Amino acid sequence: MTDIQRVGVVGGGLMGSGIAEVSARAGKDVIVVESSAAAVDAARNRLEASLKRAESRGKIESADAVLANIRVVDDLTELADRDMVIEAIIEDEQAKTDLFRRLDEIVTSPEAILASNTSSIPIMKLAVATKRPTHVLGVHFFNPVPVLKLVELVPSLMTAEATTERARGFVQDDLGKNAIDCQDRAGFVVNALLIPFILSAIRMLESGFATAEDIDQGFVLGAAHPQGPLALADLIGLDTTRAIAESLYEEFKEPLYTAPPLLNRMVEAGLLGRKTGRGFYTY
Ligand SMILES: CC(=O)CC(=O)SCCNC(=O)CCNC(=O)[C@H](O)C(C)(C)COP(=O)(O)OP(=O)(O)OC[C@H]1O[C@@H](n2cnc3c(N)ncnc32)[C@H](O)[C@@H]1OP(=O)(O)O
Repeated sequence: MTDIQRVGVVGGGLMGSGIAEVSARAGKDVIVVESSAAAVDAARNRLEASLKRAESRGKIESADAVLANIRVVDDLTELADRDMVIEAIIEDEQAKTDLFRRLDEIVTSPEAILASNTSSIPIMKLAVATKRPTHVLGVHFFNPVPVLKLVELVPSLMTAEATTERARGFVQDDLGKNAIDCQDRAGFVVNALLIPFILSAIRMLESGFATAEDIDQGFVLGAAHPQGPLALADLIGLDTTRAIAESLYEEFKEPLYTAPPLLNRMVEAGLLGRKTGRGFYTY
């Protein structure tokens, strides 16, 4: 067990609620911050549903006992006493840098770690928004967080080695995940490979080369992936998929990272995948 006991999570969406859940299941005292009363209710419902499911599958003894470790609030200043805060808001650089500036003012302990679950925004941009760049790093989880074992640890050029090692202890010893070390480059390891793969699948569909079902089945049965690239895009969210592609393109200016028109049109139409009930498939 590390000395990180009081955990804050900003954003109670798909990723934030998952991070809050695994932290609470590890016995941490967790506060989740959302931006409005409606979003607080939605985050609480998401957490309850996921924990009840874990209880019914025998993965935890009591959902209520885990829920007792989590408070969902709409006031960022409640994070003042946290040992570690993990940001999991939308993939928007301005929103994230503004948040890190505020967290730096709010979180009182100089030893507290400010982490980001960003998939693709350079950690350095968040670090320099604070007066504690040595205590800022990327801690990137994978969806669904309770299921997937990986966390990417992303120190910036300014992160202290002690910060990275404390974060490694938190994800490995406390949460039971496996950490891999990544350079502070857009996409880190997994998304730098995964996003061009998904974009290629969308281009293949767009060109009429094969159907969505056949593309996905190709990968499930032909390469033993748990799901195909288009079903996976629906799981990640098509807006998030596009936002990561844009960050990768911004960083490397490689055509393979450009969003295909079909992805743009689907995002504009609000067809964002599982979370809106329709993406490449209907849910
Ligand atoms: C974009 C980024 O920055 C980073 C990312 O997150 S990239 C996305 C990475 N994610 C992936 O690649 C996901 C790949 N897909 C999968 O692993 C699987 O298809 C899946 C786990 C999503 C679903 O698996 P499945 O076998 O089709 O469904 P299902 O049988 O319902 O679930 C399998 C297990 O996972 C659990 N599970 C599935 N979804 C879950 C969720 N949302 N929360 C908690 N547990 C979940 C189930 O309870 C089940 O557990 P048991 O077998 O122990 O009972």
